[in-house]
Parts: sequence; structure tokens; C-alpha cells
Amino acid sequence: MAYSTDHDVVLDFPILIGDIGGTNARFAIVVDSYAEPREFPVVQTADFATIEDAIQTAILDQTHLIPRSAVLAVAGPVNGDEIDLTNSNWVVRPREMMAHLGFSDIVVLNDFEAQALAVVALGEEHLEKIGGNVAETVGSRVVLGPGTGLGVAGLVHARRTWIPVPGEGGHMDLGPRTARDEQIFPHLERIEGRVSGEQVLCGRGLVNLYRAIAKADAKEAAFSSPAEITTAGLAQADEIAVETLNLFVTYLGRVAGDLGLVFMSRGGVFLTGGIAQKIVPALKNSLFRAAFEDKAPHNELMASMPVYVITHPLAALHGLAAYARTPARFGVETAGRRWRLR
Ligand SMILES: Nc1ncnc2c1ncn2[C@@H]1O[C@H](COP(=O)(O)OP(=O)(O)OP(=O)(O)O)[C@@H](O)[C@H]1O
Repeated sequence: MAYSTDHDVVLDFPILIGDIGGTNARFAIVVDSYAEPREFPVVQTADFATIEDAIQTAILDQTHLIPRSAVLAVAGPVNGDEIDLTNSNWVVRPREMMAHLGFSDIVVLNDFEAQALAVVALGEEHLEKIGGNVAETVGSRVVLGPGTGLGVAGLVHARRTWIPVPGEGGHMDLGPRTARDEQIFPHLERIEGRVSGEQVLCGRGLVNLYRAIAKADAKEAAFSSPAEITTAGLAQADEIAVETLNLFVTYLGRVAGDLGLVFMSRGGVFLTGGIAQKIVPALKNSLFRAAFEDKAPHNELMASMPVYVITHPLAALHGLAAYARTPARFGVETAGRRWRLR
């Protein structure tokens, strides 16, 4: 078995594609260059001990299709032959998967690299615009998504190729800015003494923020799940949940604005993942955009920068399908790794 880093990737159909998050794994099989991928029900990562079990039971045992290649996007850095998933117990071992599941090629990408590919592949009908001017067609872009964690990737256009720039930007520091922040931040749960973006801007982070607000005001915290908090916040049914949601979109605006500055994202800042889709009305209130644009001396630049919520429920899979069909259109060699049996 040879490890290959060649960039002239051509994959043999049918191709299994998979978006492996911390909570959910979504799979489909791309049959050829034209047909819609065959989709399968969402798999909960906690329901299977290993990714191989999940693929065998939930996909291969359910179809007569025999995938020859696999393109998998995983939540975590893609290094070496054993790829740990940051927020789950699964470990991706491509060599073992090839031996046990019969693939001759496996490409593994970072999950936000796949989200970045989706930004190129999705039509406008799958985007909800949150202010700003018209996006520049080949302007740089950035994708960030609060989900089980906080994923981030850039996307740049060079030499007629879209190149995702994966990273771990969700772990950058997040600091207090207003007097209210100063009251709440001391009560946030930290990671080794630090409040990172991901400590607040993800499912767990919503609960962290909600509890910190309750503590700061010496009130009782009635909710314990992210969905309860956003539901009560959107319905204006609970004072602490309303403030949690307001601060969540404010902090998301700050971080999204910082990333827009880093990548000079004249092509747009894209919010993806399960949570953004569920809180679109809150993202459309003025707080998100105000925090996004509050970047002196660059307020004017930021006011022109478009932001979109990706509303496609399976965006990363869509990006992976586009890559599986025409790998040459995308330069995923920055972080994608390929294993092949030939
Ligand atoms: N209605 C809701 N409001 C807020 N958070 C929610 C809601 N429903 C689910 N969540 C939270 O969203 C997170 C899952 O996000 P997502 O659906 O993007 O999963 P994922 O793909 O596994 O995430 P990741 O790729 O970051 O690991 C969980 O923390 C869950 O508690």
C-alpha cells in the first residue's frame, strides 16, 4: 500500500462521501458525475463504537452499491495515519478502512475544509444574506460554524482553483469588551484558564453562557440544553435565554468580523452548522451585524462585507460531492490527505 501526495486526483465511482461531526455523521454515495448522490439517514456518532462499524452497518449493509473510493471530512486536524476526532471517540485509520471495507482510495479532509468547498458548490437558494454589499465573485471567503465545536476555514481563489485554508480558528481567545461582558466573563467555564471562541460559540458554549449570565445575576438557571435555550430565547419566553441568545449573536458577530478581517473576505463570510440555521431570526436582529462591523478603523470595509447563513441541511456533503466529481477544481492538498491501494 503506497501513500501518495500526488495532486492529480481522480477517484473511481461509486464514491462514499461522509461528513463526520462530533455529534452526527452524514453519509452519501456519489454514483457518477451527474446523478444526485444517494443519501442515507444521519448517524449519531455515539451509537457506534467505531467509524468502520457505522459505515458497514448504516451504509454498506443498506445498499447494493459498492463504493470504490471514500472522501471523508472529519472534525479535527488531519495528521498521520490515525486521525482523532476532536469531539468524539472515533478514530479514522484509512489503511484499516481500506483493508476492511474494500476501498482503493481514501481522501480525508478537515470538516470545515468541506464546508469551504460547499460555499463554492451551493447556489444562492441555499444562502440567507445577513447584510453587506454584493460579494466579489473570486474574493476570499471565510466559513465559520458553531456546532458541537466552533469550526473555521478560509477559502481563497488562485490559478483558477478554489483552495480551502483549514485551521483551528475556533480556539482563538475571546475577550470581554463591554461592562456587561465584564460581569459575565468571570463566570464562564474556561479551558486551562482561557475563554476561547469555542467556550461560548457552540452548543456547549450556549449552556456555558446561559449559566454564566444566571450566576452573574444570582438567578436560577432553568435550562440545561442548547435547544431549550435558543427556543426560549427566540420565543422571548425567558429573560436569561433572551440575553444568552443576544450575547451569542454578538460574540459570533465579533469573531466572524475578526475572521473577515484576517481573510479580507470580500467574497463573503459564511455561517454554517446546525446552530446558525436554527437562529436565523436572531442573526437578523441588529446585534450580530453591529458587532461584526465594529472594527475601527475598518468599520466601512466591514459594513460592505456580506455575511450569509448557509441554509442547506447537508452543506458539507454537497461540497464533498462537488470535490468527488471534479477534484481538479479544488486545491485540497493544503490539508487533505490521500491514501491509495495501487
Ligand atoms: N435548536 C438548537 N439550538 C441550539 N443548539 C442546538 C439546537 N439543536 C442542536 N443544537 C446543538 O448543536 C450541536 C450540534 O451541531 P451540528 O448539528 O452542527 O452537529 P455536528 O455536525 O456534529 O457539529 P460539529 O461538526 O461541530 O462537531 C450540539 O451541541 C447540539 O446540542
